[in-house]
Amino acid sequence: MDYNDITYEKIGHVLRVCHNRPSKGNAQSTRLLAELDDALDRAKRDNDVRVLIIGGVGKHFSAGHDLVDGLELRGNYTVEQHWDWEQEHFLGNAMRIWDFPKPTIAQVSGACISGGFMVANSCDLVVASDDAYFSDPVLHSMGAAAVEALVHPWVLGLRKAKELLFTGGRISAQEGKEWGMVNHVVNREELEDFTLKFAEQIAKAPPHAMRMLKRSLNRTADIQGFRGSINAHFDTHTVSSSTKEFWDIVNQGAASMVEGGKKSSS
Ligand SMILES: C/C=C/C(=O)SCCNC(=O)CCNC(=O)[C@H](O)C(C)(C)COP(=O)(O)OP(=O)(O)OC[C@H]1O[C@@H](n2cnc3c(N)ncnc32)[C@H](O)[C@@H]1OP(=O)(O)O
Repeated sequence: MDYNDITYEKIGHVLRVCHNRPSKGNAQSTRLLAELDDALDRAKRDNDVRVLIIGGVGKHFSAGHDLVDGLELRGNYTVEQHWDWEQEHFLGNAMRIWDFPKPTIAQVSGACISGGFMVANSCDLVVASDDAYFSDPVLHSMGAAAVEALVHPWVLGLRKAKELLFTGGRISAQEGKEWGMVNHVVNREELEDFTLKFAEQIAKAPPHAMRMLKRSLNRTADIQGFRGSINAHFDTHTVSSSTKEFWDIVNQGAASMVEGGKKSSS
């Protein structure tokens, strides 16, 4: 597959894949998600790749799902088509990152919103620049019950996740670090170098043992109910994005939802 909406850069044992639609805030088009999936599949089978970094070209990590593309391609979907598509692509994509058999690091700058936040939350580790912020404003801006994969309470704690989602507000990189959601905060200019060095340090570990360790750590979350609660939320989310309340907002158009997202998260 030729990549247009992502970059794919191998640096020794590290693979850096970036959202590459900077003129659209790195919003995740259908094509971008397909390319990201293809890159994950390739990287999974490439024994030279030991650590995966997911970042964003330009100012922002990602503005989330591309609302224009989503409305154009799937605006007239039935509830059944909607559930099937989102289960495979939105939830599926996030879980394929979560289950990726090698360590993953989100390299986050600028805006990391909703679907973008879901990608970062699906990574094992998060390095953020001091200008980064995280938000999931779609309750307010779209009338949807958060994103498809509700990882927030697992990485933030229930209390903070409730505040973030109920208000539609933002978490700064520094606040994310204080809450344990972000591993490191660095200056914007240092973000790429720092993340690469961090990844190179991790890549020194024996790869098979690393794979087993990640498997065990993720299973710890599964035993605590992670996967069951993620799947349950997906169904709830799909109900919330099939209601009259939701469609009344969505029918106002993609541009007003983008504007709504900006207002809710400020
Ligand atoms: C369950 C749902 C999950 C989801 O993920 S829904 C999506 C939720 N996301 C949002 O609500 C994002 C709202 N957007 C913003 O807050 C801002 O935008 C940004 C912080 C991302 C970027 O701000 P700035 O750097 O000032 O640029 P700009 O002029 O606002 O945007 C650049 C271009 O990007 C388009 N864009 C931004 N977000 C999206 C999006 N999510 N889907 C489609 N397009 C988007 C804009 O419209 C514009 O485009 P043009 O230059 O043609 O006017």
